[in-house]
Amino acid sequence: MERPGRLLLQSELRVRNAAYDVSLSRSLLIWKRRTSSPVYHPFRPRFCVPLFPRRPDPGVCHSVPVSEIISVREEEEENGSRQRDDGSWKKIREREGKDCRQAFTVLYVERCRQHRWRCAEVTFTCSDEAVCQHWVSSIREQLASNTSRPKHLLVYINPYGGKRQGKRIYEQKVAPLFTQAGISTSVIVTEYANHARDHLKMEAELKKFDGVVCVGGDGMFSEIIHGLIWRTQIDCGVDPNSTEEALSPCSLRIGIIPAGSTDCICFASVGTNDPVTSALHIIVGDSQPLDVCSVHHNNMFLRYSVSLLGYGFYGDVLSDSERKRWMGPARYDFSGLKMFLTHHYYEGTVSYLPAKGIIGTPRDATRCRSGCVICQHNGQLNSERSEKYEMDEASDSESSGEWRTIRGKFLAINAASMSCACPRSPKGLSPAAHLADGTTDLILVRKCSRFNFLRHLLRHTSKDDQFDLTFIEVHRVRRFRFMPRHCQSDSDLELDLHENSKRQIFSQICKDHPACGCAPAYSSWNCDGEILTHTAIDVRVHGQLIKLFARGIEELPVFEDLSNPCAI
Ligand SMILES: CCCCCCCCCCCCC/C=C/[C@@H](O)[C@H](COP(=O)(O)O)NC(=O)CCCCC
Ligand SMILES: Nc1ncnc2c1ncn2[C@@H]1O[C@H](COP(=O)(O)OP(=O)(O)O)[C@@H](O)[C@H]1O
Ligand SMILES: [Ca+2]
Repeated sequence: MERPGRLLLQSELRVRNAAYDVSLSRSLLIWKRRTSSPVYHPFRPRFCVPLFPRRPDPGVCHSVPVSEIISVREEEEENGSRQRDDGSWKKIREREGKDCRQAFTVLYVERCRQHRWRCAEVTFTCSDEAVCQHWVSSIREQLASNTSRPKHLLVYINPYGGKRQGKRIYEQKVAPLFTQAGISTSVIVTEYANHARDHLKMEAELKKFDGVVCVGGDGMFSEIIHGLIWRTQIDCGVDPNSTEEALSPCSLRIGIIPAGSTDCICFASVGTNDPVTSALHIIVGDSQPLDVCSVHHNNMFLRYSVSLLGYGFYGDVLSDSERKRWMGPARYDFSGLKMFLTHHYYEGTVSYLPAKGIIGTPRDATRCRSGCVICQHNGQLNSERSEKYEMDEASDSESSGEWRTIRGKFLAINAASMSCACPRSPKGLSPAAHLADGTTDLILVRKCSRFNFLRHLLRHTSKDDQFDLTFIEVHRVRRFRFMPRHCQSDSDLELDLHENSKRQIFSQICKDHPACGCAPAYSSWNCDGEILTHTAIDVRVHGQLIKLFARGIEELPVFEDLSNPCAI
């Protein structure tokens, strides 16, 4: 908790007819109820008024960081009933000689359960109009001096994401908050898939905006990053398709108003998929860097990914679920169960470049949280590394011996660049993964029995470690490649010719008869909810390439007496 700095303003004001000492500094707004008869304690100095000062009474003393004030508005209060400030009302009351007080209302962020934020308000009244106006203008000045808050936003709404509530969620829950906070918006309701991506790439006048907001799910967010990253590279003279060039980071921040089916990016970066919470993070101007993976096939750019790149189980779930979009978010549960029962495995070779010199491993107990020191440390390391990028790329070559290779049969190959926490799995696919450390966690689930795979899946929803199983391995990597067995070199294939020809025949038959247990040759990649057209891929992590209007998941508050200005 911040300590109050030099006071800008201090007055005695009233809140619901009780007298409060109210003070404003650059960092805090504090209102503290005046106590008429302080409790005397012979062994405590006088400033320790409460006998049990462990927790200040919330009814007596409040403090709000100025950075979390949403807005302030003038009101008038007459005989207890409040009115919005409006000149005509004021004149009438003056003529009639009624008891007329000036009032102003401060709207601010209040934390609720499970990382949710709400917009709370408090109305202060005073009899002196000049004092009241001084308060309003001082608070407005403080808000205006905060340059990280967005003033103009470009908003894209996917009306068909999730339960098709995107438009309603934006209009009813988000737009009124933006208006209160004085944010102007240009809103585009998308008319077709990739509308937002193409508009960002080719048309949007990005200079006019302080950020881009998407209302939808992970697929909609994916459209936004594809448009924005591509546009940034073109503006900076970088070839967006290059496998080797260092990409330029995007300066515009992206806000996500969750209205999709999984909402994993929002959940993993804010801690909840609540539209009001996300809107408030946008208003206060939060900033959270995010890693982005580029995916190439034979030196041809395919897509970017920020959350899950999954082959096998998650690829199959996605392919199957796309045909069931009419079911809404429940399609994933249906296809998830179906693919679990189908139990297909896939053969191939995974090679990866372990992340060197970083802090942290995928089996850590520490979690990526707001102000994460691991992301800061590893982010710094990555930016130093990209400065001497050319040299580094040379040492990344297979001949340097840094690459490791694993051949095998896999039920799933997942790369989680963030925890991938979502309502289905609150701790995520890789609970210790970091939002902005420049790495991705490569999780290999080898062929095992259905029972063992179920044990692994169930651990996504329990406290048990989902990697503590003999058929799972997990590596924190900067780059990896996958080659399905049937794309391997001729000499590799010759070795398996006999087995291969047998499987080709069976895979034809078994496409329609999955219950026979014979696996098809290929799965597909689930890339943040989009199906990739190629299976052999080369994936590279670009540390902190984009920024979100978020601050990472906040730790649950630990009450500290001395750090709370109200307790002093
Ligand atoms: C027997 C109980 C098993 C429960 C295990 C559940 C584990 C779920 C982990 C889900 C990780 C999701 C990572 C994010 C993926 C999204 O990018 C993608 C697209 O989202 P959207 O655009 O919002 O539709 N979602 C999925 O691929 C859904 C996977 C669900 C698998 C059951
Ligand atoms: N107007 C539209 N009509 C059809 N598809 C759209 C439209 N706008 C966006 N999309 C596409 O819808 C897909 C799913 O969107 P998303 O918002 O992620 O919802 P969900 O989480 O339910 O998958 C994305 O691939 C996106 O490209
Ligand atoms: Ca990461």
